Amino acid sequence: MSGLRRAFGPVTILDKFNLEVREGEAVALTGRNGAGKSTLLRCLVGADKPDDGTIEVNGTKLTESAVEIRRDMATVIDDLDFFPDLSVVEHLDLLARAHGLTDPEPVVDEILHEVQLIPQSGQLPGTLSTGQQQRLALATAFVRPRKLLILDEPEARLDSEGIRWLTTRLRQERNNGLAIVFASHDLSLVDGVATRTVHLSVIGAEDGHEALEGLTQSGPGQPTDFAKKDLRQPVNNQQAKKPKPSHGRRPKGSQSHRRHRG
Ligand SMILES: Nc1ncnc2c1ncn2[C@@H]1O[C@H](COP(=O)(O)OP(=O)(O)OP(=O)(O)O)[C@@H](O)[C@H]1O
Repeated sequence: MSGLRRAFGPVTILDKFNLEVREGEAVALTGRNGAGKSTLLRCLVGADKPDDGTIEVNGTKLTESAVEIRRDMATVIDDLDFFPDLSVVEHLDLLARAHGLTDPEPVVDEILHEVQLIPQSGQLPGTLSTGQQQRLALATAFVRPRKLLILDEPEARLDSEGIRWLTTRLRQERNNGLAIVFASHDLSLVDGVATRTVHLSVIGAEDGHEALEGLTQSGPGQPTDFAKKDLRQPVNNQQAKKPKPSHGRRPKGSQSHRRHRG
């Protein structure tokens, strides 16, 4: 990401932001609520368009139609959103097949076991608990081929055992050569996974918090990333933030404990 700028009306969230992530690196984005972490990640996955700057993945410029980028990039960033009529196992099967796995069953079964959703594999997503929905969302990233993992607060809604699992899993992914960019408020996850931490901060905030600019890094010999934000201006409500999904929220009660696959 180079020279990235994103503003909402008069409010500049990111300015002159540079970040380079290599294979085997895990970059944690930290910072207070509203610092711009999700905005950055949404730009990175193409869900939002920066006002200025460029984003390249493996030398290919990011555009909505960049198939080769979407093929390599596994993401869990927005509010959970699933097909309401597909069971847990059908979701994972479908995703794996859509990404070219000809025999997804062993991979899907393994990840179902890992995220402890075997008993729920025949249920519809809307009947899962919120933590189980998060486990399903994370599983969707791990059943498909990937070179880059983009995760926004992947620890959200997980119990402490789930966070420990996630920490181990992401560390493995990193050690397997993946590049990871994730936003998190969980220090144990950041400490356990990140090779580098980019702290996004708000310049001149009026709420008395310490005003920081730019970057706090962990990990030796890393290039300097820089984020500059100014939120002293009036709030802009013109654009709705992260619209809620219109589906995938079935009331509980229609659950089946039978796996849909034979
Ligand atoms: N579509 C939008 N329209 C107007 N303002 C927006 C929009 N999207 C984000 N913002 C604003 O941009 C700022 C950064 O939001 P963002 O969601 O990126 O923060 P964050 O660091 O991810 O916060 P959190 O830790 O709470 O998840 C916030 O002040 C938010 O209100």
